[in-house]
Amino acid sequence: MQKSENASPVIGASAAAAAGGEHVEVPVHYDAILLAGFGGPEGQDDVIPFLRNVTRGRGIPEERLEEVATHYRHFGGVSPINDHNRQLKAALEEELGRRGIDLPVLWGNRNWAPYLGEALDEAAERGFTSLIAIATSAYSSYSSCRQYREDLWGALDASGTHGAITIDKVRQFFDHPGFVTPFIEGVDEAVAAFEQEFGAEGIDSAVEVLFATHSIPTADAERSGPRERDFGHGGAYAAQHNAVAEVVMLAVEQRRAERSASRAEAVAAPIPWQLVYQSRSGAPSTPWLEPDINDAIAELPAAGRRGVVVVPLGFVSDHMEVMWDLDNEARETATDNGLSMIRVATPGTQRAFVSGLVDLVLERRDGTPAAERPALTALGPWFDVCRPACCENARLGFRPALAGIAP
Ligand SMILES: CC1=C(CCC(=O)O)c2cc3nc(cc4[nH]c(cc5[nH]c(cc1n2)c(C)c5CCC(=O)O)c(CCC(=O)O)c4C)C(CCC(=O)O)=C3C
Ligand SMILES: [Fe+2]
Repeated sequence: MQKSENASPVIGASAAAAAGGEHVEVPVHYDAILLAGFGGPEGQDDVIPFLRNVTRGRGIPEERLEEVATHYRHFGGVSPINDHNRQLKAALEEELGRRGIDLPVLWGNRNWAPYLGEALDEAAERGFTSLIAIATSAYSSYSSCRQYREDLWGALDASGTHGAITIDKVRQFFDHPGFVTPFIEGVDEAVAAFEQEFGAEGIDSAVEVLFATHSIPTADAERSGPRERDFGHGGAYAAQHNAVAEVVMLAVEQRRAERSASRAEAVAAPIPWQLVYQSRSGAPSTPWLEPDINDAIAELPAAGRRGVVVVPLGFVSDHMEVMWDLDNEARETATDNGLSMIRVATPGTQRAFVSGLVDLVLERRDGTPAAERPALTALGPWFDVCRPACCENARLGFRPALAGIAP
């Protein structure tokens, strides 16, 4: 077993194997999978302590916390996210069983019970020393990647299992077919439904597709991904979302073309789409990625749109950001602007997604060569081992993190 304090600057179970490499192309033994979730409150009394956990040291204004608390209160103080992870854990176990793979699944969260530390206690009790983590987050940025890696490191520290337990993490899976396929199917169904509502002809001017993701501070976005590479405005975070949205629309256009061919119609112009942001928090004076989804929706009628497809491209399940900010707020904005809105499903526990997550674990277990790993955009397959300073928080700076090369 590799220890974290060994000579290699790479931190994780596959330390020596990965030194210097972006992909670990040798087999690694794992005792269990660690599903690392965000966590959410499960009752009114949990709401404020949960929000304090999420925002500790982040400079989020008190008014914003009170506002977000009302979203949770509206649903009895319960976020659905823990249930989603319970269901995902069960679905992973089922898929592993179906494939005859003997890998138990442990589950822990960053921000609420069961915490990551509890999962590590369970690992220690069961004698597991080598874990492969799956974070329920697909893209690169401080909030969507590095913070999970830092909190995993912190959980090892706090539970006193540093050195006794090592943790690798599967790559960011934004362009893995298991994650992208549910969005392709969802957008295709939504476009087909609008073809019914508005007629297939002219739908390219009547309908727009908005790919929605969590806004993050612009300074964090610029630092997302490896420091040596320039991904343009919004960093790797925006580049990855744009690349995935392009792949989704290409597939959708292909299916549209097949439908019009079967009706012996000419293929119309492509349906317009854009990447938009939601759930901005932080101080108003701090720049965050834009445009906001509600502003984007309000512009649509002037462009002749009558329908909008909202795709929660940045999210793995229908948690509070989807339920409130999309199904409540964005829908209201659409209605106020006379638009018909269809919100596409998240990957959740859809078969393609669950099966894709198992594939991501197996490519690490087996040390599959990078060239053979599935990736639908030119940006991937993403790193197994993050570069030094990858996705560092613009304000907090360096904090130790797992599954990366130490600076
Ligand atoms: C990129 C990103 C994802 C996607 C990647 C991933 O999925 O991990 C994500 C997911 C989530 N965010 C969530 C909840 C919250 N996020 C907050 C605050 C923030 N999110 C940020 C970014 C992201 N967040 C940022 C930059 C902040 C500012 C504070 C900071 O710098 O950290 C706050 C504080 C109040 C507020 O300011 O809104 C809450 C309550 C939940 C749980 C929902 C539920 O309970 O169902 C989930 C899945
Ligand atoms: Fe968040």
